[in-house]
Amino acid sequence: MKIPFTKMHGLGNSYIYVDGFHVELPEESLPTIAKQVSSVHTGIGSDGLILVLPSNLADVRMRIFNKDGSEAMNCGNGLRCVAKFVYDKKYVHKQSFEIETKSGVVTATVHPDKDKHVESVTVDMGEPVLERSNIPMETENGGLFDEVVYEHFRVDGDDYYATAVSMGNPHVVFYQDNMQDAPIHTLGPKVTTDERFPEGVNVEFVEVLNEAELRFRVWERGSGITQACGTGACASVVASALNSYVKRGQEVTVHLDGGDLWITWLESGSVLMRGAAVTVAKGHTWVELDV
Ligand SMILES: N[C@H](CCC[C@H](N)C(=O)O)C(=O)O
Repeated sequence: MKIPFTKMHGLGNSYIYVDGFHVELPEESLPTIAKQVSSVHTGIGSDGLILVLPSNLADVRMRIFNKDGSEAMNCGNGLRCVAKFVYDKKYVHKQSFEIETKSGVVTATVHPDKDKHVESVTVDMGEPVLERSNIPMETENGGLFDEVVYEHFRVDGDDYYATAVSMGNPHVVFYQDNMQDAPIHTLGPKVTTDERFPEGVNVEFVEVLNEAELRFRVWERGSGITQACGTGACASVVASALNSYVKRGQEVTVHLDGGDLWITWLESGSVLMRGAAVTVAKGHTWVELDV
């Protein structure tokens, strides 16, 4: 199947975007298409596939598939790129508009320059979900509706301390004194499929630089180490407020491998995320469909 695509990234977290307003992909083949287009060897190369679709609930709908073909509930870097995609294509004619995701409707605001070129987008990501049972995360010692804040978490006989937050998709945050020592290559793959997270989990490593700056790395569910994770950065700011490392209502700069995001957990409850969205390439790709 020949598919027109646009490759875009948010801080190096790249996806292959397909315009669902004009292209219909067979539902049963979406996981295999995601795997094929994501391969750097036999495909275009990305962290996954994102469909930009019409919506009955919002101005546009986003569906996101990880590199392994699994569909996710939300994607922060993807939301910023979807906002740029539809604004640049004039599918929307306002600077603020709504995007439907599998975990709800969010509001995006593009920031065009004088040439109408969008380089950065702010997304109101809505409220984080903190109850253990809605992360979801199994309990060993806490109640189903407790928050998971700096909770003892043993892995292969080693002691860690987990803070869990959902931004529509599940995240667990481990704090590091020094990011150089973060066990991302060992703990990341173990925890992302740990049975205590029935739906899997995105695994974040955070070093608190000061009350307005975090250093962040991520092992993403379904994609492994990526350059950036927008929902993960939001979850890390929420987790850091829950641990009193940062203050609610104050903007936090999150330094990710691929660049910076500016995130505020508002007193009103919403999490605002601002950052870049970049178009890399446009073209056609050919994929083998499941027969
Ligand atoms: N791997 C994530 C989806 C992509 C999230 C990330 N790329 C972002 O920018 O939020 C999950 O399975 O929940």
